Amino acid sequence: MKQPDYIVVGGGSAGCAITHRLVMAGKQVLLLEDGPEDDTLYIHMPATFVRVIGSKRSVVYESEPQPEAGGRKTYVPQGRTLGGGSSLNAMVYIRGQRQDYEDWEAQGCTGWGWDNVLAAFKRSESHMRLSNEYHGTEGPLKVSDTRHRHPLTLAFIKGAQEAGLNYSDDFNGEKQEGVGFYHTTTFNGRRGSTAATYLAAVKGSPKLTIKTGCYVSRVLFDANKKATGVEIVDKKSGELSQIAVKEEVILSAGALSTPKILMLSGIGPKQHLQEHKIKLLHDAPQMGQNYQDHLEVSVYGRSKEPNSLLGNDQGLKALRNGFEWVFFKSGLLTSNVVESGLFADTSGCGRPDIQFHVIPTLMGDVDREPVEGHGISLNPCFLRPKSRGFAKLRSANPLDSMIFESGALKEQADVDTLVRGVKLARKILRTPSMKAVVDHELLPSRKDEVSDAELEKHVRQFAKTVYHPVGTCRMGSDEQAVVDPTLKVNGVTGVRVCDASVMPTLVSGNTNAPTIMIAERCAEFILGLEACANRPSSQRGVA
Ligand SMILES: Cc1cc2nc3c(=O)[nH]c(=O)nc-3n(C[C@H](O)[C@H](O)[C@H](O)COP(=O)(O)OP(=O)(O)OC[C@H]3O[C@@H](n4cnc5c(N)ncnc54)[C@H](O)[C@@H]3O)c2cc1C
Repeated sequence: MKQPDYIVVGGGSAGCAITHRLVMAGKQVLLLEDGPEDDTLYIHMPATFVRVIGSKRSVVYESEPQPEAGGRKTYVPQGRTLGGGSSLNAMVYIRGQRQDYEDWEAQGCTGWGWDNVLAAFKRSESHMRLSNEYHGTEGPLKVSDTRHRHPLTLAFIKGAQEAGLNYSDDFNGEKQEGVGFYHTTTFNGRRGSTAATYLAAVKGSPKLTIKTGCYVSRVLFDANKKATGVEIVDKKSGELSQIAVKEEVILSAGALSTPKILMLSGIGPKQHLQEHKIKLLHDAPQMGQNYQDHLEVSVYGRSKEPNSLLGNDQGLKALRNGFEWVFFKSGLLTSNVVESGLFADTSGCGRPDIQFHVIPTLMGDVDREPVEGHGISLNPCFLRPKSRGFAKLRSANPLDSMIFESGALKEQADVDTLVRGVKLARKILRTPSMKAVVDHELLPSRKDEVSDAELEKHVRQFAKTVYHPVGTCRMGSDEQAVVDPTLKVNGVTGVRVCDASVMPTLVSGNTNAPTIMIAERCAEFILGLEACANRPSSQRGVA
């Protein structure tokens, strides 16, 4: 293997995207991924991603008990395979609100305002149907309508309109507010992860080497604090090895792993690193801090007919679904499960503060079996949490898990937002279109009148992650920021962070498309804008 110009650590949503741009520009790239290949059908058939969660292609981060979440531990599953989160997420394609990025810019992320990020979103996108000022058609990331529409989903879409929401054909257009079907990162009835799109387009190039099953423990530096390569640890034997780099190391290991690698490399809070006898390279007090996540809580309705997703993976139904997918790329297995949702302004602040993920089945969690029988889950989620958590080292051993405080529901404002979301969900459950298919509400209560205190209890007992951890390597222009607005790690040279951890605040929506946008911006900073133009993969490596 030739010495790479760039080493990309983590082949997830951002890692595959930045790798694509670098290889297309003629750079020699080594992509190192901890997990295995994405070679299971459960990834590529959109509806079966739940089977990947908890398998060897995922990692479940476990927090300390969180007092404000009823003393529960919170569990945050993440991808651990080529494509990372984009290989096991629900494929919902959302960018957030214009104001999110204007806020980033105002917080010191110079050059990250709406106009800059919109150009990068459009460059990344290949929308199957829309071509306008908001949508691109030539990017590597394929965005499509859902091929399957479940009857319970359709009832929800109508019920939400009866509850006063407008129907929206595009949550990523002029206005986010409304109810509608999500656009999805799928193509031809298959999942369009960044591995199946960005990475697939450059696989086989002599400019690219991909190593899976490869766990990076540290970035290595010379006496001038310039990155010289990375250290790998063999998980079975503990044996260490090193790989040298010419230009830069790009960390794309995700918000719960990138800060760990940096702290083990000597970049982190001084006292914390001293505690673990790690040689200090740069005092970065905010490393691992500022953790944020979207939380949602379910409102469950019992369906009148046994028509939810339950049982579709068994017996004859499973055979029929599999047959339809294999031969026609149609039917239930093409569904992203979370086919529909809504964005609503429940506080009157002028911007949606609640999103719904609607699932036509009764949903459980990593540590909780679903409620028995058939039904629908309406899941309101807050968009701009005030609560913050952190992750820090448990020890200097790279194979030890981090100490993780998710900060779930620490701020009352977050609980209040979820309570308003639950009220909206209960209102929708009682509309004529929903009543036609739903017999009664199961949880939080069958009663029509319920006190706020009871709803708050439900929120604290059941709120769970929407799998959007961000913020642990905050970008900004101030001295405390972990990375600068070109994603370079402060205090050293030759290392950038290119993943969800750089977001200073969560965007108002799902995080996959925004993370891929961050990778597009990273490519711009390294290569210049012109070299990032979309070209057919036959032109890969032609700078
Ligand atoms: C179950 C689930 C459902 C979701 N649903 C949606 C959705 O519908 N829509 C949406 O927009 N977003 C969704 N998300 C969130 C979205 O997928 C993530 O925000 C996004 O994937 C984050 O990308 P990333 O590049 O920051 O990290 P990741 O994609 O997590 O990539 C990090 C990669 O680095 C690897 N890695 C970690 N540590 C090391 C190491 N030390 N050495 C080598 N490799 C390492 C990991 O194995 C992983 O492959 C979901 C996420 C999950 C988990």
